Amino acid sequence: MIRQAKISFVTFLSGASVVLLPPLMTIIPSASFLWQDLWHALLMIHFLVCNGAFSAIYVHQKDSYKIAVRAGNLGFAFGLSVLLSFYSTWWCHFGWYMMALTFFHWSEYQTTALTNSKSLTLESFLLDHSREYKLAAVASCLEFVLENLIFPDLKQLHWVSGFGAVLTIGGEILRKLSMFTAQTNFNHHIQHTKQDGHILVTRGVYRLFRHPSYVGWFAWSLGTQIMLCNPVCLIAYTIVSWRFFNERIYEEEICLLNFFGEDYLEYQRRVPTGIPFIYGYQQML
Ligand SMILES: C[S@@+](CC[C@H](N)C(=O)[O-])C[C@H]1O[C@@H](n2cnc3c(N)ncnc32)[C@H](O)[C@@H]1O
Repeated sequence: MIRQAKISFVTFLSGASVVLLPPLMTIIPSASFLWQDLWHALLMIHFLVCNGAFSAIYVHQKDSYKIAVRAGNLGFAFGLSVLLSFYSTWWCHFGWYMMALTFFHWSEYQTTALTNSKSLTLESFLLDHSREYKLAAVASCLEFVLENLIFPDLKQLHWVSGFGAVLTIGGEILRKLSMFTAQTNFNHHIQHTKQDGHILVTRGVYRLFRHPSYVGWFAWSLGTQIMLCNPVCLIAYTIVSWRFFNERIYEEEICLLNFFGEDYLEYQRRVPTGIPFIYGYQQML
């Protein structure tokens, strides 16, 4: 495993365990006298590792510190979200949402580190995705909070949230399966020139859809809004994500046709894009 993958893995785990271990320790009666001291020790280690000492130890490797801060704090937020979903009735589904969000961003980095380390940068966390993406996240939190105040019963439709959770988890799995299948051929940025060793991937999940990672992300983003029982954001996310993927797939397929010619045309004939009513770039013959 490469160094960045190890740092991101250890610090995410440390962030999550610092929050989750204390309540877990109280479940084991014989361990309860120990938990406070252990928790304090863990808390200190976590903040040293993620937010301070890393920079001193790796003073010549500033990127290690930056990875640790991001992964560690995502882990910390993930742990808090798990607690929220277990301990709160009214905020339970918001806890699920935060779990999905923090895990998604951490796992994008971790999977890129494991499958295509050459393309790995801090951007691989996708935390600075775009202004629209951040606005969408803020809007979904606002809608949840407002509706929780005005129509609290709407947020207690457990079967709707359960369906959203299944969609979110399914989308996440499909996206990561795509990254593991495509390996170095997968890149967070559309490639406009063909790199050495770039081959056309048509196996595994690419047998089902031409754009499985986008199908996964699309399902994930709609799943999060269903999970939150957010009707307004669900409609807005469907329209905005559909338009985003429609444009992106069109642009990506022009490049893929340039790279792989007849092989890609034949692939297009056999396999659908995977997102309803998106057909990609259709070359006129
Ligand atoms: C973010 S990845 C998305 C891949 C694919 N659209 C998907 O949804 O799984 C974008 C990069 O993948 C590459 N790519 C897309 N489909 C590919 C395929 N079937 N085989 C190899 N590379 C592909 C493109 O060249 C682009 O640079």
